[in-house]
Amino acid sequence: MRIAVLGAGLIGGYVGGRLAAAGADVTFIGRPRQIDVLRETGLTLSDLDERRVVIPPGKLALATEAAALADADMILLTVKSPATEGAAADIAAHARPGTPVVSLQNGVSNPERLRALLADHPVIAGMVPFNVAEPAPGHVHQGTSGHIAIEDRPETAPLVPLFAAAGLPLDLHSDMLAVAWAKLLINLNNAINALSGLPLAAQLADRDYRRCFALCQREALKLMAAAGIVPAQLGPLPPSRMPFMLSLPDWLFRRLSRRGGTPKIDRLARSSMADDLVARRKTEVDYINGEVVALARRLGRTAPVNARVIELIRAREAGGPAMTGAALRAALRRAA
Ligand SMILES: NC(=O)C1=CN([C@@H]2O[C@H](COP(=O)(O)OP(=O)(O)OC[C@H]3O[C@@H](n4cnc5c(N)ncnc54)[C@H](OP(=O)(O)O)[C@@H]3O)[C@@H](O)[C@H]2O)C=CC1
Ligand SMILES: CC(C)(CO)C(=O)C(=O)O
Repeated sequence: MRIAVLGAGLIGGYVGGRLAAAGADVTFIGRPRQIDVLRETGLTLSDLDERRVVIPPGKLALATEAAALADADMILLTVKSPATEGAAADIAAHARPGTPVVSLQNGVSNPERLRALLADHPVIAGMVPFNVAEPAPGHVHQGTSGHIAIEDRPETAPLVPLFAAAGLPLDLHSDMLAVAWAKLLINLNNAINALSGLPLAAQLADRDYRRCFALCQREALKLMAAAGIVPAQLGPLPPSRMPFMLSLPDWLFRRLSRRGGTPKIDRLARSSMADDLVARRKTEVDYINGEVVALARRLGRTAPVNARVIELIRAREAGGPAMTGAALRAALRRAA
């Protein structure tokens, strides 16, 4: 099976790289600036267990043109949410009709947006739970753990042995929307992390930032309950208990985290939204916190905390400074 990774960034590089390192036929399609680096340095993959694999440039199939999609039997889509429409246009123009497209993106709307644009392709929802950092150009590092989730459909069956061979734990789910909403609850920290300017481990060690995260989650959980959305349980805690855990004093949070209440986090890891700010790209905030605001609107309600987070991210996108936990918490409490 020929796999095309469309969007050879962090997730595309890591997931595609692990598959390629295990012998899968993977072509990486990306921007010239990404592909040039891979052509020069090859792809280095590492993880929290100190596994390290280097795929030399000569062993990587690389392309900067979407025309390379024509050879694919399966497309793994790993672009950020604002780039979904552009990627869909590339797929519609170049991929063979019927080629399945697996969205490995955050947010709850990408599969639906893709389905509206790609009538000739099965669109399959996926979710990557772990963080990928880039310690150096051409080096992607898995900085947290977890099982990738993919919709359980006949088209996904060929991926199961490939992910197993790559050592990437894969769970097949029948209700990916529940998984996507559960991941969105976790991704509500992406903006808090981006506003903090800190790595995830340092930011989550600070109770003020955790309480900001909890404020965003509580607002989202209330609206989801009102809309009848039941998020899946992805970790050791049911989603409804997460705001309580996050609000605990530092010493108790640390103790419970050590007992497995939260995943291990590499000291380098930061949220993908923080990466976007550093790279001066438009963030995915509209597809994460924006979904909470949109849900509120559909219910005839408001989501002032998540709406305020969006405003603060806009200010950061425009070059504004990072915020301390105390300042951010004060801003969100004023909005609530
Ligand atoms: N990074 C992480 O730790 C995690 C990320 N995710 C999610 O995974 C998805 C991908 O994130 P991530 O890997 O971090 O993103 P990256 O920005 O690292 O990678 C995406 C790459 O795709 C490129 N791209 C966009 N459109 C096209 C196109 N039409 N053709 C070719 N290349 C294209 C982008 O270029 P350009 O910048 O020019 O658009 C960018 O280089 C997001 O939805 C994110 O939220 C999920 C879990 C963890
Ligand atoms: C893994 C996690 C939750 C945090 O890094 C993420 O999804 C992201 O950064 O977008």
